[in-house]
Amino acid sequence: MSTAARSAPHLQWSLVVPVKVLARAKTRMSAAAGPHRRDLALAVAADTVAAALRCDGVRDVIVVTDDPLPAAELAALGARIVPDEPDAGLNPALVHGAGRGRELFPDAGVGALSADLPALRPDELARVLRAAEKAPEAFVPDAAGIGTTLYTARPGVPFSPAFGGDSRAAHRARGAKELLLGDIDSVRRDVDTPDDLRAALALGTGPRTAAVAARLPAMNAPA
Ligand SMILES: Nc1nc2c(ncn2[C@@H]2O[C@H](COP(=O)(O)OP(=O)(O)OP(=O)(O)O)[C@@H](O)[C@H]2O)c(=O)[nH]1
Ligand SMILES: C=C(OP(=O)(O)O)C(=O)O
Repeated sequence: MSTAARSAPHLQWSLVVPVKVLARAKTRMSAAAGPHRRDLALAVAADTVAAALRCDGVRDVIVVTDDPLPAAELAALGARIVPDEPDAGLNPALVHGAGRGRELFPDAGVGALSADLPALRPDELARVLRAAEKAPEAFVPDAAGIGTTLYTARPGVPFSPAFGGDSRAAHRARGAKELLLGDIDSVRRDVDTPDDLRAALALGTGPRTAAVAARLPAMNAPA
């Protein structure tokens, strides 16, 4: 690799994190989380945002939400809050947040990062973002291999997230580069179900998620 290439600065990224109204969040965790469901949804989002903010290469974390509670808690961590259009849906919310990011930092790439990554490691996210520099659009499939946990577009490339359902296939079909690097489990480990949460706890989550999980009998039942 040339000296110039070695010393070239890496692209910086504005990451958009969507957080829906807590009252409607994490419904697949209802049975396991019981009265702690909202706390769990907030804790997972907060650990995700805190890790993203510690990541080299992340210029800004933009949380799109129309719920004042996560807005206040995530702003206190250092996230920028962009109000969501009520009931506009996930992808329009991401596009809305990315538009703000491009206004603020036009030279940065934009990414959509799932709010459900409580085991996220800044070093693994940094490696993924460096790989994302090499393609106009890129994405990381979730641990199940069906969904997506990160979708990115370089500066000047239309930002076209296709989250929801079989989004791995949807992003692949749009020509986004699939980033299947080794050792990026924390970037793929999203939490939707009790088994997902057990797997994230085994990886090692942030303190907020660990504290709420400790209060869930389903997470602490004998094997
Ligand atoms: N701002 C915003 N975020 C959304 C919207 N829909 C989904 N999200 C977020 O996108 C991510 C994936 O959403 P879902 O899997 O549909 O919802 P969830 O709360 O994670 O889980 P379930 O209720 O079990 O489906 C979560 O972080 C949600 O908070 C939306 O319309 N607006
Ligand atoms: C929205 C997505 O995930 P989930 O609904 O599982 O949170 C997705 O992976 O595109």
